[in-house]
Amino acid sequence: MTAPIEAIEVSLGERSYPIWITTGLTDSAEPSHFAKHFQTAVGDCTHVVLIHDAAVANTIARSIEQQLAQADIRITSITIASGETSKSVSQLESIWNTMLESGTDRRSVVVAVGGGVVGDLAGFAAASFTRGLRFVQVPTTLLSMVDSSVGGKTGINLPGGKNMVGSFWQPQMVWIDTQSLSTLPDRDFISGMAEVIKYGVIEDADFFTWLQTNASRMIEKDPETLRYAIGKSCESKARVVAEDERETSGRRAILNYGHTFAHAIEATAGYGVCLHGEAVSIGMQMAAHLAIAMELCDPSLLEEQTAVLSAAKLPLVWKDADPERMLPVMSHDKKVSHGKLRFVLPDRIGHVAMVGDVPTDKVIAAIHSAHL
Ligand SMILES: O=C(O)C(=O)C[C@@H](O)[C@H](O)[C@H](O)COP(=O)(O)O
Repeated sequence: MTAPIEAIEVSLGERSYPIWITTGLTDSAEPSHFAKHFQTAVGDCTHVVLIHDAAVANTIARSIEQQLAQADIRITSITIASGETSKSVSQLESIWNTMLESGTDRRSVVVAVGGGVVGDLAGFAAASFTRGLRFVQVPTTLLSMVDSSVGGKTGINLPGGKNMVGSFWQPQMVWIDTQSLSTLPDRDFISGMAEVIKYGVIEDADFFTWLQTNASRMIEKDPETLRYAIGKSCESKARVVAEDERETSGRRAILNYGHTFAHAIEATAGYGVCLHGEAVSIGMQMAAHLAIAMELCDPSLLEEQTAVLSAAKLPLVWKDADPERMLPVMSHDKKVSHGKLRFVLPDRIGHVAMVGDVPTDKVIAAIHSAHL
């Protein structure tokens, strides 16, 4: 049976690109579907810098390397240790040096194979080396498939702030093969569910209704169910990014729902202790508590969100949540405007608003809600 493949377009004028979603097509070498779509997307290419997570070195990264080599493309392969601590200045410097030593030039293409850490890091290496190389994303975790590989946010962390250095740099193509999820550890898979559920809360009420029935089933990883949920998530992200590519009008900031709290949890816990999606789940709960305290929404919203996050087995509480440590980190949030924090808060399922002038005591109470 022929493996299915579907395309979603990210419409950004001359920077538009396709997201291909399939199951099992990357391994089928005859004909090489990946190489064919790659060449259509990037045009002429004789050298690829293949930056991949160590966890996929012997699986999808190897398949891609073989297929590109068969197409007479020279490969420089760079392996990145799994985990958030790799999104660092020192790791980026090491990539730049390898690029220099391997004769990477402006016609080279960077291909990122891995989760959000590898995609963000490789994307920023592509954006910065010789002031910009073409770039292809091959996300291999649920979180990177539904979120970080789409939309062009690239970057690294500083010890005091997540994603503090980076750039907007769109890929030429995103290639999603759900086969990679079959070997993804459950904890990482579940972490990705937070970003899937986020789309239902922020802008797609019908998808939220679908998740109310299907969130718990996704862990079974039925390929058709996965492709549907990943497709809906990517459509949602592509819609928002097309409206506000560089987060200038404020529309794109809705994708940051739960993230003001989440980034502070990740930084204060120590990167990698709480996975990004786990922190987003807890951060969404804090944001919903805050929205209720600000009388923006009915408490039933929190109940519905709690039910779907719980069905996906996501954490809802963080016992170490400490306002005294989190508030200074939150002051570096990229949504801060004229020194004031702004939050993305829901007013109903499927709709959020950007809210400034939030009293600090209400923010502290929202952080404390994570102890309940
Ligand atoms: O793509 C976006 O825009 C998002 O905000 C999506 C987030 O889920 C993602 O974690 C993003 O990297 C956070 O961006 P940041 O600007 O808050 O660092």
